[in-house]
Amino acid sequence: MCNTVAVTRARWTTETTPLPPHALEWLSQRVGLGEPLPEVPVTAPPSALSADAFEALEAVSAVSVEDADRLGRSGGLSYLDLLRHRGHGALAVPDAVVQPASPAEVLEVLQVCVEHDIAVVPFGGGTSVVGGVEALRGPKSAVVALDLAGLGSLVSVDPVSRVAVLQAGVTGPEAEKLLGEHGFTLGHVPQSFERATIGGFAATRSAGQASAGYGRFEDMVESVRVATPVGEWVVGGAPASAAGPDLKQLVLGSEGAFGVITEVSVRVRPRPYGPRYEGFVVDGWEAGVALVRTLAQDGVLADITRLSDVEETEVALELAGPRAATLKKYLRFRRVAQPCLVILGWECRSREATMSSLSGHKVVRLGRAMGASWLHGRFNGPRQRDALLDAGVCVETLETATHWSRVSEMWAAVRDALVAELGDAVVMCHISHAYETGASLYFTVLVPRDLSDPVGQWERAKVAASEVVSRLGTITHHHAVGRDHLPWLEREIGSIGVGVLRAVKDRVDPTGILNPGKLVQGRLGSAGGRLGASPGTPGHIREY
Ligand SMILES: Cc1cc2nc3c(=O)[nH]c(=O)nc-3n(C[C@H](O)[C@H](O)[C@H](O)COP(=O)(O)OP(=O)(O)OC[C@H]3O[C@@H](n4cnc5c(N)ncnc54)[C@H](O)[C@@H]3O)c2cc1C
Repeated sequence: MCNTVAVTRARWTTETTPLPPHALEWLSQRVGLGEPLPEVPVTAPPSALSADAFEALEAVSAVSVEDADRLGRSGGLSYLDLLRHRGHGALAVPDAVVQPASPAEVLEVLQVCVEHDIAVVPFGGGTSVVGGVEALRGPKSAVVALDLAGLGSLVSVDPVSRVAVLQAGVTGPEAEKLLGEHGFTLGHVPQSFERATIGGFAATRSAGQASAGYGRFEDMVESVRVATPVGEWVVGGAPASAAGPDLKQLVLGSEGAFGVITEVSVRVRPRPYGPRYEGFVVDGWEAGVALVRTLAQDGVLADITRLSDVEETEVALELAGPRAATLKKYLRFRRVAQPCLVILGWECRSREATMSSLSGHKVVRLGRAMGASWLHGRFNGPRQRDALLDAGVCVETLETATHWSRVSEMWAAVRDALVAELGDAVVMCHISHAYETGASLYFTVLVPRDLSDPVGQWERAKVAASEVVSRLGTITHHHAVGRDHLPWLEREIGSIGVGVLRAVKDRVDPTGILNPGKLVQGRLGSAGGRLGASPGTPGHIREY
């Protein structure tokens, strides 16, 4: 049997940070707080896994049909997921949780699932915010969550080449601890770092906060070991290769639809000596965009480069507590009419090069205290979501990327779409990652929850924003496609692109057991179909 793990989907759980009273007061004045949501108890429906299938799975791996285990792997951590775990919206509960302990066991589990016609949802940290781990059964007889937590080792380190092999279930903090013992770092710190896993990073082409210095996750990967229903596939293995198209990139971003990543070989770097983080302010969004573009195009971005718009800066200053008034006074004294906060952090790149390029721009330096404050609170967003939900606030994020020439158009269009749908909402935005040709925009929305229809309130806003985003840039810069972005995928990659994904899927997963309804629908049986086992509460069944 699996052990029940401390995964309660309705809460971030590792560490929940309460909202400071002044933040709550500001929020209630700015948009108002919603009514507390009535608690609706969530129960797991009976498992649809047959006794034969259970026995066959138990013969090769740890397996559990306990309610707590199944509820703990029911969906990811989007706002809608959190609502579902509070009893609002249809919860997809897997029929069983399978927890293999080795790559060989993963292969055996897949064989059993093919034989018994069971859908398999690979489950890493379960931090997906796009429905990537939703337990959709499709036309299969049952659906299992394949929890990779048992693959938690550092397999090898090659200090000469600076390459390490990590198993898929290793979390962000565990990877840093294991590599740190050898004097190395991966340098991959997304905001979901505390819970997300190596396999999840690879499966979603994740981007960490210091991506300008260390690269996106796919830039770090040397090779990937993947279990598929038709056998094991090892892709990559040299620092560079011209042996045809880079098939490694087919696995990276495959979201569990082409196979289960069991091991990832990654480039590592020596741990940074004396990292430094600083805060700056520019006057107005356009000035900030021009500044970040210059740094990117001059090749002197800091490892961490973030530009907040006026609204996000206002919130950051409000949350600074007693220091806020002094800071605002200082910015008025420096004649900054529309403060936009810039956070720069250096871990492996040259600070001097960035600072020299900055000298051509009008910036107000806030110094290392502001940088330290950002570093200290870098994971507060996820930790405070629970407190915001408790306070009756709808809180969600969305992200995209576009070329520099369209950044401001995108910024305005997404804001307008969200405000048109949600009314008087706080819509904050920052540039989270920058490239020579463009940047990613990351939006955070806060609005009082609509008590009569909390799910529909966000679903409609997300559709409105996705329509805009898919017209002006990519549907996702780092959150992946999952189920939520699937309706807009063809618009981005074209019908030939969708056909290519389908052909790969049919080759590696001919019976369509892998992650139905996510990223791609194969020839056979991988349409999203019904939810996992029928939800216990009447009216909670969604058909797709
Ligand atoms: C608060 C918050 C902040 C976030 N911030 C960031 C951010 O800064 N940058 C960023 O990139 N993302 C971010 N995300 C999104 C999410 O954390 C990433 O997509 C992350 O890479 C998912 O890792 P995971 O281990 O949790 O994967 P899961 O959520 O478990 O799975 C994600 C997808 O990958 C598949 N999958 C997982 N493991 C495997 C495997 N071993 N083999 C095959 N398929 C697998 C799943 O089936 C699913 O489709 C954030 C999410 C939250 C909730």
